[in-house]
Amino acid sequence: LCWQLSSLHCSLYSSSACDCSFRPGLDALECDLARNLFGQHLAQELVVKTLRQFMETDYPSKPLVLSFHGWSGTGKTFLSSLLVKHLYRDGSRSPYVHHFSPVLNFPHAQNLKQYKENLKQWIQGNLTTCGRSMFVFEEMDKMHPGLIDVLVPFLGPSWVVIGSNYKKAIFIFISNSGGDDINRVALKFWRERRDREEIQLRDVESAIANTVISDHEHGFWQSEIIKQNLIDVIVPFLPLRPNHVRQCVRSELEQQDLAKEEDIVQSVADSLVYIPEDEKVFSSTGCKTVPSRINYYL
Ligand SMILES: Nc1ncnc2c1ncn2[C@@H]1O[C@H](COP(=O)(O)OP(=O)(O)OP(=O)(O)O)[C@@H](O)[C@H]1O
Repeated sequence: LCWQLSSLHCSLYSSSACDCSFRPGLDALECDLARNLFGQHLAQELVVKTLRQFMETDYPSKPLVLSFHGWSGTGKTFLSSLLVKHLYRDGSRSPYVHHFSPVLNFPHAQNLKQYKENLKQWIQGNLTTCGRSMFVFEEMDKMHPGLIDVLVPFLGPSWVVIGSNYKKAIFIFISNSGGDDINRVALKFWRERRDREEIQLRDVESAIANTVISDHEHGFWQSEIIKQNLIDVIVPFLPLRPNHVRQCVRSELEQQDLAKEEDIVQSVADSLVYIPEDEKVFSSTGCKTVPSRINYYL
C-alpha cells in the first residue's frame, strides 16, 4: 500500500519531483512554519516563496542557495530541520541531506588544502548520486576563509555533473554574522513603536552582506560566492521578544506532554537574559536555553 501511495504521489507530481525520495510538501511546510516558528515573518515568507519558485520548474537555472543569518537561538537550525522534514520522505534520516560543521568536519586550519579537496569530492560525488541533494553548512562564521569557495562551480549556472541535474540541489549556509545588524534595525523599530512585521528584507540585506564579506574569520570573507552573487536569498532571523520566548516554552511543554501552566511559562521566560540591559527588549539567547530551564522550574 505504501508503495502504491508513493507511486501515485509521484505520478501526480512530475516524475522528477520524486528523485532521491524528494517529496516536497510546501503547503505542509508553510503550515508548520506558521504554527511553530515564532517571530520570524521574514524568514518564513522568504523561504516559502523562494522554494515555491524553485520547485516550479524541472530545469532550474542554478541550484538554490540560501544564507541564514541571526543571533543564536532564533530558529535558523530549527527552520532548516523543518525544511528537511517537508522536502524529503525520510526527513532527517535522508541520505541525500548533508550537514557540515567547521568544528566537526574541518577542525584544523593547517589541513585546509586537504579539506578543500575532500569537500569538493564529497559534493561532486553526492550530486552525481542525487541532483536533489541538500547541503547545510553550519557555523559559517567559524569556517576557514577560502574553503567554501571550492563550492563556486557547483553553485552557478554553468557546471555539469554527468548523470544528474545538479541545478536541482539546495545549499543552505547558516551563521550568526549580521545578527548585530539585524538586531539594530529590530531595536530601532521597537523604539519607534513600529510593528516588527513591517521590517523588510531591504532594511537589513546590504548591512548583512557587508558584515559577512568584511569579517576576516567568516567563511565568506572575500568569497567569490558573494562577489559573484551566487547567494539567491539572504534570510534574516530577528531577535526574539519575551512573548516569543513564552511561545517556545509552551511548545516545549507540549512536546514533553506536560501541562502548559502559565506560572511555569512566565518563570522560565523571566529567567532568561534580555537586552539592552535597561530596556530588556530581546532575549540574548533566543529560545535556545528554554528546554534546559524548563526542567529547573518543573
Ligand atoms: N523562532 C523560533 N520559533 C520556535 N522555536 C524556536 C525559535 N528559535 C529557536 N527555537 C527553539 O530553540 C531551539 C534552538 O534554536 P536553533 O537551534 O534553531 O537556533 P539557531 O538560530 O540555529 O542558533 P545557533 O546560531 O546558536 O545555532 C530550537 O530547536 C527550537 O526548539
